[in-house]
Amino acid sequence: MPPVSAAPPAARQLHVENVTLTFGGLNALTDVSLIVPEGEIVSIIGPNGAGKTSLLNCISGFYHPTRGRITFGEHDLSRSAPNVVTGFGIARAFQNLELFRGLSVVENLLLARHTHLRYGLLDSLFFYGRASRQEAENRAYVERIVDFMELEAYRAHPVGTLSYGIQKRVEVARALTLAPRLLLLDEPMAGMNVEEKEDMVRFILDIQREQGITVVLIEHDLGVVMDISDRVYVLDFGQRIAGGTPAEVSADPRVIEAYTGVAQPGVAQPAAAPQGRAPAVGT
Ligand SMILES: Nc1ncnc2c1ncn2[C@@H]1O[C@H](COP(=O)(O)OP(=O)(O)OP(=O)(O)O)[C@@H](O)[C@H]1O
Repeated sequence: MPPVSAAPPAARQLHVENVTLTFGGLNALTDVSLIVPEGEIVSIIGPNGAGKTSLLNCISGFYHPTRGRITFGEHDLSRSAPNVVTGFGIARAFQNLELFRGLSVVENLLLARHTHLRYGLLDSLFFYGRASRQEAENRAYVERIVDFMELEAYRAHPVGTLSYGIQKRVEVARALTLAPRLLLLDEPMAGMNVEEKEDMVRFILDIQREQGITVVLIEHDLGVVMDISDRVYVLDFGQRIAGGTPAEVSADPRVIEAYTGVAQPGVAQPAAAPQGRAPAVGT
C-alpha cells in the first residue's frame, strides 16, 4: 500500500534544546536536549515522574518551556498552540484516549480529519462543489487509515463498546488522520495483553517503515523499547541521564541505577535527592 501521507518535501528534524519546565518551585524538566532525526523511532524512557509526559506536552504545545527551545525543521514549537503544532505535521496519540465513545470508529476518524478541511463556512455555502470534493477526499483518506490499521471489522461500532486494546488502536488511527510527519505516542501499549502489544508493535513499525513517519514513543515496556527503537533517551528527575542506541543505553550504569535504585560503580551520587519524583519505579 502506498504511504497515506504525502512524501515529505524536505527533512524535518525535531530538536529539543536545553528545555526547562517549571511548575511553581518544581522543575519537571531541567536543561533537556535531544534530537529526533526524521524517519527514526525514538523512545523516551525513565522511572515514574521522570518528566516524559511533560516533555511530550512541551513538544505538542500543551506546555510551553520555561527556558529553552523546541524546533521541528524551520518551525519553532516553543510558543506554539497545540493546533498550530498539528499544522506543522505533528500528531499525538494520547495515553488517556481522546475518542468520542458514543461515535463509531469511522465517525471518530472523520471528525479528527475535519480539522484538515481546507474550506470554511463560506466555501460550504457558496462553493458546494469544492467542499463536497474535499469531503469525498477526507472519506477516502479515512478509509485508507481504517484499512492500514486493520479496523475494518470495527468500523461501525461505537468506540465505547470496543476492547481497550482496539480503542488504543483507534486512538493511533485518529492521530494518523491528521497526516503527520511526526507521531507522538504516549504509552500506546499500556494495559494491553501480549497479543495486543504484538499487534501495536507491528503497527508502529509499519507506520515508520511503510508510511515514513517519524515516531517518538513513551513506553514502560523496556523489552519493546529496546526491540524497536533506533535511539533511546532516558530521563530521571527531569534530567536527561543517557541517550544512544538501545545497546548503549541498556549498558549505561546511570540507567541501571535509575531503574534499580542500586548505586553503580563510577556513577557520581548527588549530595541530596532531587525533589519531585514519585517513589515508584517503572517496569
Ligand atoms: N501540570 C502540572 N502541575 C504540577 N506538576 C506537574 C504537572 N505536570 C507534571 N508535573 C510534575 O512534573 C513531574 C514529571 O511528571 P511527568 O508526568 O512528566 O512524568 P512521567 O515521566 O511522564 O511519569 P509517568 O511515567 O508516571 O507518567 C512530576 O513530579 C509531576 O508531578
